[in-house]
Order: sequence, then C-alpha cells, then structure tokens
Amino acid sequence: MGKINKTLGEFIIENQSSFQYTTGELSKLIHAIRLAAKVVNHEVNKAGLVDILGDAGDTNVQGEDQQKLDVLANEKFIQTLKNREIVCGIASEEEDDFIAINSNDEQHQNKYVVLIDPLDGSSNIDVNVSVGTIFSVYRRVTPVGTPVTLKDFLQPGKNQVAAGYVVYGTSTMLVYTTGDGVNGFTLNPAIGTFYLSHPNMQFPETGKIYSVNEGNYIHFPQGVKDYIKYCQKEEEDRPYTSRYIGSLVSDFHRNMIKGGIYMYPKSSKAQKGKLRLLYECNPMAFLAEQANGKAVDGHQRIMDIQPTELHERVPFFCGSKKMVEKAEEFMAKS
Ligand SMILES: O=P(O)(O)OC[C@H]1O[C@](O)(COP(=O)(O)O)[C@@H](O)[C@@H]1O
Ligand SMILES: [Mg+2]
Ligand SMILES: [Mg+2]
Repeated sequence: MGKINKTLGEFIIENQSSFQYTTGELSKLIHAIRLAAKVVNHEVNKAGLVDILGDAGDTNVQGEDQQKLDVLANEKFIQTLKNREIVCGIASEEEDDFIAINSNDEQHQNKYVVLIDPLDGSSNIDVNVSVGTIFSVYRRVTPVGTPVTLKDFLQPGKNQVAAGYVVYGTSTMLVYTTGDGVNGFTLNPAIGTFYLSHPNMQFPETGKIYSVNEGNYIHFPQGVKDYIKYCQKEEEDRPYTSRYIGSLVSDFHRNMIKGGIYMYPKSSKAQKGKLRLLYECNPMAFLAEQANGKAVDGHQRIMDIQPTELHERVPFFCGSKKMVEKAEEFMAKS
C-alpha cells in the first residue's frame, strides 16, 4: 500500500495539542484560511476565462493600482473569516484601516487578529505566473470583549502565533507554522483536499540562488551592490544563479526548497524598500526562522522590529542563514 498522506484537517487536529494556548480557536482559523484559499485558487485558475484579469480601476492606501484579483481575494478572505466569527480583527494590504469584528458584542470572546496580503505578486496575475496569499496571526493585547484597537495589530513579529502562505503555482500549496516547525500541504484539485506533502520544511544552511530585482541595482546601497557582485563572482561555489519571479511567496518558496536568498533592499528610489512589515515580512520571517533560515532588514532581526504603522515598509533580506549573514557582512562594511 502506497504512502498515506495526512490531510491538512487531520494534521490540524493532531497538532492542536502542541499549541500552547489550545482552545481550538486557532485550528478553526487555519480551517477558515484553508477554505478561503480554495475559493481563491478556483478563481485564479480560471482567471483568463472570466473577467477578473486587469486593473480594478482603484488604488489602495499605498497608491498601487488594485488588480481585480487583489480585490476579489481580499473579499473572499475577509468574508470567510468574518462569517465564522473566529477573529476579532482583520488588517489587509487592500484595506486602508483595520476591520474590527463585532467589537461591541460583550459575548465576543475571540482573541485573534489576522493580517493578510490577499494576493501577493500582483504584477504577475495577468501573465499567468505564480502568485500567492500571505497571512499572519496574533493574540490580541487588549482585553477580550473590548473593542479591538490598532495596538492589537502593531505587534513585533516575534509575537506571532501563526503565519503562512498559499502559493497558486503549478500546484497549489499551503505552507504554515504555529511555532512548531513549517509544514507544506498540496491541494489535490480533483477532490479539493490539501495533503501533507512537505513535512518539516527546512532552508538549506546555504544555497546558490539569489533573488533581487537587479533593475534597481544602481539605486541600491553600496553594501548591497557589493554583495550582488560577490554572488556573481567566478570564485569557489560561485557565481550563484539569479532567479527572480517577482512574487515574494514564489521566490521564498523556491529558495526554502533549494537554498537561496531573497532581497528587497532600500534604494535611493524607495528609502524603506517596498515590502510591508506586517503582512509580508513578519510572516515570511517567522516561517524562515522556523525553517532554520534568517530574516533581517540589513541591520536587525525583522521579528524584533516594533511596528508603528499598519502599512509600513522595511528593507528585507531573507533565506538561507549563511547567505543572509554574508549579505549582512557586506552591508555592515559599507
Ligand atoms: O516588481 P518589483 O518592484 O520587483 O516588486 C516585486 C515584489 O513586489 C510584490 O509584488 C509586492 O507584493 P504585492 O503584489 O502583494 O503588492 C512582491 O510579491 C514581489 O516580490
Ligand atoms: Mg505582497
Ligand atoms: Mg498583495
């Protein structure tokens, strides 16, 4: 009899007891994210057939043109979480402000807030290149039953209780952690079930892939330029291979499997880089550290940063530990 792959549902139940605060609420939350991921996956897969490619005609709080799939994915995740009343607040890349859920209902005992990047890699939607969804979960810091506040969202990444992503690629995978390692589940589209396909994912200590938008090279700080030159030099196990999909989730996923470093540095054009701390960098940093990798902003651990704004950006260097440390060395010298 062939190898039996555990379903995501079975895995969640089995691992519920390993979670410190277990009441089943976090399990319900992961179940809801799984459901919303399947709904969005269905839309992504047939995007070219129905009118959901292209601009939605609006811009989000960051001044970016919203794609129709950004808006659709945002609605599906918010709806799915709201309808199940398992969170007390949601923040999203596509929403100016956080959404408080039932905050004035005394009975409302929910204690988790979720931050999402509903559709990551928006520039790849129309060209059939893999995109994703990113999520991050915290326990609220304000008392249960009282209105949720911005404070509940502006927590350092090290306070996360869960984080993960969905990659809508050649196959659809959900990869997540609750602080007890990283596990990947592949969707069997025929029956709509996620199966454990990548148990205990680990970043190789080092690798031969670097991922950065080299089109911004001349605008990068000297230390970053020097590290990129180091990656390209004919020496020892180098040059490394340059791979850049332009979807953070997909570049991260590949580098976690093969070994590599993803960089979105600050530049003279973007003083804080591009990626958002709360729903892009913190969740990927939690996953990276749980998978023996590393994530920094060039000088400090991403998960130690105290956020001050919902949509703040930070420079991001993430991946195989030895490669991130080498990049830090170059940045420290410049
Ligand atoms: O086109 P650029 O400047 O290289 O940026 C690509 C990066 O921006 C992002 O698309 C930002 O995420 P969103 O698509 O969710 O806005 C990342 O996924 C990706 O790594
Ligand atoms: Mg994104
Ligand atoms: Mg996005």
